[in-house]
Formats: sequence, structure tokens, C-alpha cells
Amino acid sequence: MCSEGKTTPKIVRGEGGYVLEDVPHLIDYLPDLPTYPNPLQDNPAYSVVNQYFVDVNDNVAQKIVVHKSSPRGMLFRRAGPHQRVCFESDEVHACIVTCGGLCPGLNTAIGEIVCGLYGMYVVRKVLGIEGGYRGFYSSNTTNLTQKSVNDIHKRGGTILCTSRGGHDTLKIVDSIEDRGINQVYIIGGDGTQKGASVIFEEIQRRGLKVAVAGIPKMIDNDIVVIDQSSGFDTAVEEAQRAINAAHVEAESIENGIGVVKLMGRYSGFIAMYATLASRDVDCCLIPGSPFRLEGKGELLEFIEKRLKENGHMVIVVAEGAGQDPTVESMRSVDHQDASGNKLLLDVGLWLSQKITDHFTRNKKMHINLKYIDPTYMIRAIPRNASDNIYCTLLAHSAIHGAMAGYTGFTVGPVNGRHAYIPFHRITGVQNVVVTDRMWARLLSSTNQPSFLSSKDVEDAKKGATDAAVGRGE
Ligand SMILES: Nc1ncnc2c1ncn2[C@@H]1O[C@H](COP(=O)(O)OP(=O)(O)O)[C@@H](O)[C@H]1O
Ligand SMILES: O=P(O)(O)OC[C@H]1O[C@](O)(COP(=O)(O)O)[C@@H](O)[C@@H]1O
Ligand SMILES: [Mg+2]
Repeated sequence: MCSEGKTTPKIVRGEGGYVLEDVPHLIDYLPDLPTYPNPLQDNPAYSVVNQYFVDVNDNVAQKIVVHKSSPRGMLFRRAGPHQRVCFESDEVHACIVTCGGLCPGLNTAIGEIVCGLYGMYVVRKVLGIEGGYRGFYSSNTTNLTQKSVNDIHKRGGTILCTSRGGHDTLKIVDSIEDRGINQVYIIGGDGTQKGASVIFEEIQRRGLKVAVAGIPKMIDNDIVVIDQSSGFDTAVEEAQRAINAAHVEAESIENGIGVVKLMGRYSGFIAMYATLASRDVDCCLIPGSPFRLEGKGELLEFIEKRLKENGHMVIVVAEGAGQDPTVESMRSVDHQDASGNKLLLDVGLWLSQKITDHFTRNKKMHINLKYIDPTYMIRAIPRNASDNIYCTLLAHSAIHGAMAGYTGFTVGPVNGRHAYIPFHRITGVQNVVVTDRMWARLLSSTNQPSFLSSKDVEDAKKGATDAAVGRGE
């Protein structure tokens, strides 16, 4: 595995504090590249829409809440179809690959890239790379047509299969070059975008006319800059079913406790949003907000109090929660998956065991605890309607960008408008639930203590500031 790319940021400054963080373009290293009129101008569907093409000077602001005396913040290039493109339709040989963990909407993204290329740009050569990055050099490929992707958006998973690890940059770029591929669409999470970044670097180094576009999918919502990751909405919705079940079980028996573990390796967005949406949850535990079991005002005392008040309770725990020294012992610190992600032991099981032990030991109360682990159920399902539309827009934005000659970018909504974001802006830092207003809303809705000491609060505030600096805010 390589480390992420080292492209120098393409910063364009102008009057009035204008700062555009632009994405690379093929013309940056292929200056004589010809351009052609966009075939969309003759497309009966698109030609009827006023101002369908984006202006080359359209930008999207990262910061929309500004202070009188504060800097205006960074701008990104607006995504969308351009008047001129750098590829002729019959010249395009595109490929699509899906990498990393599953996420609802992968098949929609695949299908929409294929249909968008065929329908909007009259492209006829789209190759599916099977089995993630290693598929470039060790697996089968499949020709993708509008017919072959016809109804895949209704299915969970990815028709191309996926994998972790196996990112061998040189072999991947050799394969791209040997096959004559000139547009590479890479669908995946934060790890995948890092991989895409180094592929782009190598392609640029070799001077190839190959556009590399990243399409973000992250069930954990742990990618920075973009508003929200695709698949997240579906996952939060599906998590409601597990929380409902835990609630029904807990309230139907004396001193019932329902514990639900939700995905979120480094960030607790699914747990936080699922808790806020449900309103049946009494306590939500996430990475970044440490808790302790024993002691005054700590978790076990709170559980006892809530049981006495309500007779039952529901706890939602994100899989990455409990990283403080109290639970350090249950973590398999030395283990990583094939992509280098930290492997965690089951915090839900551990917590359930600790709660049961506590109440058995002190004999104060007989509890009935049910542990529900819907982990893979929330990501193996088909996307919901809103994620379907979202993935469609991501796919189309990626196609328009690649056709216009932009490369080395990830596409995504920034404050509601789709933009092209250079890889390095999203690969350097991870999105985490910081102690911001959303977390305050959650604490107020569950009425749980924060379990934070004054030192924890200081650390969290510092972490939030550092993260904001890392995100370029
Ligand atoms: N720093 C990196 N450089 C190159 N490839 C990487 C890097 N990090 C992850 N990858 C590759 O990206 C792919 C997906 O990464 P992973 O972390 O498993 O999932 P996700 O993209 O969903 O976060 C894997 O094939 C992995 O080898
Ligand atoms: O068992 P797997 O496939 O490694 O997946 C588990 C991980 O996948 C995720 O759902 C998403 O992680 P990625 O962003 O790496 O795909 C994590 O929340 C979870 O820890
Ligand atoms: Mg990841």
C-alpha cells in the first residue's frame, strides 16, 4: 500500500478574499489537449433546460456562515456539465471499481455511471473491475451496458464485488495503461479515496490522458468537507428497526435493558443520528465522548437511576466507542484489517457483560438485558429513495467532471451544491462527531449525562478546533 499523494494544492486567489481550491485538470500536464463541444447540447432531454451547463467560473463556498471580520473561506469548483469536453465519445474507455466496506447505493452509483456515460455522452466502452483495487491486476472484468445494469439499483451490495487491501499502485496503473482505459471511476470510502489519490499521482507522473474521479460512499459518514455521505441516510433509517426492537423488548419486561450496537469505527454519526431520530434511546455512546463505568455520575449509576425512574432503558453504542483506558483492555490494539483499519472487539458484548455483572454482583436489582447487533444489516440493504437520488447525482457529477478533463477529484455536495474536491482535502483528516450542537441536542433529548470530566471537555474542545483547522475551516 502506498501513502496518499503529494499533489501541490491548486489555489487560485482573487479580489475580495476569493480563494478557490481547484482540482487538477488533464491540461495541467497535457497542455496541447484538444477540446470538443459537449454532446449534451444536442441531447433532446438536456438541450431544453435553460443554463444546463455550468460556468467555468462557478464556485461553491465551503463556509456559508461567515462573520463580519472573518475570512470568507475556501471555494470549490462547482460540479456539472461543461460546454467543452476533453474526450470524444468514441474515444472514451471508462472503468468502474468499488472498494472497501459495503454501503447502500453502490449499485445505484455503478448503474448511473454506466447509463450516464451511454445516455448523455454516447460512450460505448465501460468496463467493470471486479473485487476492488486488486481486481485491476488479479480478477475478471465485465463489460457494463445499460442493459446489464438495468435494475441493479434495487439491490444491496455491489455487483462488482469489493475488497480491502490489495492496493498496488504500479500494477493498477499498468493495468489501466495496458487496457487503454482513459476514465477511472472509483467508488469507496476514505481509504478508497486515498488509494485513488495515489493512482492519480502515478497517472500524472506517466503523463497519461486518464481522468480519475472518486465517488464517495461511507456508511460511517466519516469523510470531511462534503455535507453527508451517501448510504448514511439509509443506514440511519434501518437502524431504527433495531432500536425499535430493543425498545419493545426492554419495555415489555421488568428492568429491561436493550443494548444496540451500530457501526462507526472512528465516528459515531450513525449512532447519534439514529438516537436522535428514534427518541426511544436513553443513552448513546460514541467514540470521541469518553465514558467510564464505575463511579459517581458514571454509566452504571446512570443506568440504575434510569431503570428506577422508567423501569426500562435503551442504550445505543457505536462500535468504536469506549476507547478510553477503562475499556482499553478489550481492544485488540495490534490488529488491523487488510486496508490498515483498526480492528475492534465487540464493545456491545463487552458493555452488556459489564452491565449484567454489575447488577448481578450488587444484587440491588434484577435486570433483563437484550443485546441486538444489527451491524451488517444496516449496510447490506438497498439504498432508500433519497440515497438513490443522491447516488445518481454523484455519478452524473463525476461523469461531467471527467468528460470536461478534470481529474484527481472526489465529487460531493458542499452546503447543498455538488462540487469537485481535490483528493488531498478529504484524505488528510477524518470526520468525527465533535462536541458540537448536534451532540448537545442529543444529550438534551436523551437527558443522559455527558460523562465528561472538565479535562475531557477541554480535550474535546481542543480536538474540535484541531479538526476544524484540519478541515480548512
Ligand atoms: N493510504 C492508502 N493508500 C493506498 N490505498 C489505500 C490507502 N488506504 C486504503 N487504501 C485502499 O483502499 C481500499 C479501501 O480502503 P478501506 O479502508 O478498506 O475502505 P473504505 O474506502 O471504505 O474506507 C483498500 O483496497 C485499501 O487497500
Ligand atoms: O467487517 P468489515 O467488512 O471489515 O466492515 C466493518 C467496518 O465497515 C464499516 O461499516 C465501514 O468502514 P469502511 O469505511 O472502511 O468501509 C465500519 O463501520 C466497520 O467497522
Ligand atoms: Mg473507511
